[in-house]
Amino acid sequence: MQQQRSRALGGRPQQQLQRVPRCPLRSNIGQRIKPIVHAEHSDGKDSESAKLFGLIPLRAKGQNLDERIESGEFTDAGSTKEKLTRPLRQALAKEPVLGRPLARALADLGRHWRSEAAKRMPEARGDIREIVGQPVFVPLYKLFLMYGKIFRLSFGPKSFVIISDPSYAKQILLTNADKYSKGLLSEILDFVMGTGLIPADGEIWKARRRAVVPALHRKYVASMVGMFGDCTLHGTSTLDRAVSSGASIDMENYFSRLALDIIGKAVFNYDFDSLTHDDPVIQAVYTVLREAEHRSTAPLAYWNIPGVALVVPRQRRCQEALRIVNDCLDGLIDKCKKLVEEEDAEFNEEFLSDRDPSILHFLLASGDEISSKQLRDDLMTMLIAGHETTAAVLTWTLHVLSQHPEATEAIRREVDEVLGDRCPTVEDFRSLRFTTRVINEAMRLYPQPPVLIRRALQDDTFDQYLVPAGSDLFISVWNLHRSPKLWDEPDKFKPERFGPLDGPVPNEVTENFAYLPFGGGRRKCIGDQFALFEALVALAMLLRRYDFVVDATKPPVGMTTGATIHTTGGLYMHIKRRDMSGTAAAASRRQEVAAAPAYAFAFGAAPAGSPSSPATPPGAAASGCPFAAAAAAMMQQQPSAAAASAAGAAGASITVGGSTATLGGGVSLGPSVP
Ligand code: HEM
Repeated sequence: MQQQRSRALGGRPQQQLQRVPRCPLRSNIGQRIKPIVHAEHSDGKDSESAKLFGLIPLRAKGQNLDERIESGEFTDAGSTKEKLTRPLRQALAKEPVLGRPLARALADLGRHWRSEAAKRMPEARGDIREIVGQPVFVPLYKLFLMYGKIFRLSFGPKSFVIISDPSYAKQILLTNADKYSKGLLSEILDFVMGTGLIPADGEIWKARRRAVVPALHRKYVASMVGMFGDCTLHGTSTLDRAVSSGASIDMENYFSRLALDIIGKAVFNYDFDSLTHDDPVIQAVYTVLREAEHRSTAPLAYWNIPGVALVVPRQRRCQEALRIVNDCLDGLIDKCKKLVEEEDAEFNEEFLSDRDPSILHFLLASGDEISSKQLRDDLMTMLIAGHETTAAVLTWTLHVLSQHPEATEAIRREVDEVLGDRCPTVEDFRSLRFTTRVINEAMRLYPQPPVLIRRALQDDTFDQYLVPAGSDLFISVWNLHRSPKLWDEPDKFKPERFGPLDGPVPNEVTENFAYLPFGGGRRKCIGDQFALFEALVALAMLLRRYDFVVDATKPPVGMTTGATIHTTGGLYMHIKRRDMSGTAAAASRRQEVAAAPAYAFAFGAAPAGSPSSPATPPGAAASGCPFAAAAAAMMQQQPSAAAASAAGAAGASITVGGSTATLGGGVSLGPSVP
């Protein structure tokens, strides 16, 4: 696996850990978390995680953490009794007649105590207020370095089991998956997702998964790729305005809106068009999303107290937002039902309606017998699951790339060669291998969500540790993805770590559950392909057209979390049109753009110059992709003679930005997402 690979490449720096006596969660309220563990590479340089988490560099003592955990040192149990009785045992052993047998009995008892202690899970105790207000995965990482791959985190009577080991994660997600439910997550998300796929368990989950998964079949995903390109182009009007004004824009906000526009069309054929305007439905969606995040991080479920929904303004706003979103969904369900009744199309496994290729239409046309409430829960689940996650992936990928210009250039070379100015199709996925690896690596560094939540329905054991039924478990994907035991230089951006580009796209299977970008086992994300294509299309098309330059006047980008990892204050970037005068694409484009096939805005291809198909959602931009030029004979670093002479002949100076100006009305991004 990756670890072995890295060893072959010269071995990972050994990370050694030293404990300082006091658990940070025991420190006084209001104090900043104190450094609890030292993490230092053997080459003497502090790891990036040490810097990231503010750990203080101390000299490592070289103890083996696993041995220390096994000794019961952290659990303060069992072995203490053995230690206390040791002097007595030694004294008894000196007396041959009665003393020795007694000493032997005491030694047996001591062994028993020690083995019982070894079975007791390491436990961190603290005050829950200590971790409120910071992304929860940050203290969990510190505790992981101190307590190891499994430990219990207790706050008064409440406790959670924190899992940071691939084989344990596999056990929970795959081998013993039927012993676990979504637990806390279902409770938190009930108000918005009801019994939608993410929070549902048991028979409801089985039935809904069986009904929804077929809707995301290959033909559907392939048809969506065209829409991803259209939406990305539609959004370039906003970026062009930022180019002209010179003002920086918050790319986190931008990606959030792009992903909302895409998921609205994909799931229920609704055009939010949030990239170019704001309306009450968009605001309502964000109010609901923020509430879900608020509830997932709040220490007290105060909203369950009767009457709170009427009294607390935040909760009143949430109720109102839910009403708006539900009304909108009910309207879309009714409209789609009518369409299905009118249609005379034969439904088969790969059913894809020309007029409405959305998941909602598939579910209704497939004759899936469900209540409107369940349908709404499913739609809402996919809206939320497919929106915030993809937006966060794009945000953090761009953030990482802003620190790695060489990777940005490598992506551009690949995109220039594979796509030129063309919008990507599903077939291009196989060729955009480096770009895909960059996204894979960004998802390792910034997993969305960083923690998976489960509740044990039955007792389960992890090596010697018993996790009793009823326990709440957090699988820390962040810890898995940044574990120094599993990854070479875990905090470094190294897209090459996943092996040769012609190898498989890394996932939980290829990395044996050390890498869980989309979860694993039977509850694995159903939108993984969809989401990867979406991120790939947006990244490829935007990086080809624009330079993104960090706005140095803004504070450094920090992390905060709800369901996904957000930035603390946005990802502000100055946008410039990329200078493509030296690329072969610029040369070929002039010759080929006129003859290029255009993309219908909504779904699938349309003949060049034709209006959008009837399926075009309201408000969608008319006509097709203005960049749809055939892939040119392009070169990577070394231009071919033919391409070079073509570039010279054509003047090689067409910039993509000039063309994008024809798209959309150039409306501003609107107010920040609340
Ligand atoms: C980059 C984007 C995405 C990421 C990182 C992501 C990640 C995940 C993860 C980690 C899970 C597993 C959760 C768990 O085990 O508790 C999951 C589940 C799920 N995802 Fe995604 N997802 C993404 C995009 C999407 C999209 C686009 C859709 C819908 C079109 C979607 C729909 C779902 C659903 C319905 C589930 C629940 C599956 C079940 O429990 O049976 N996701 N996702």
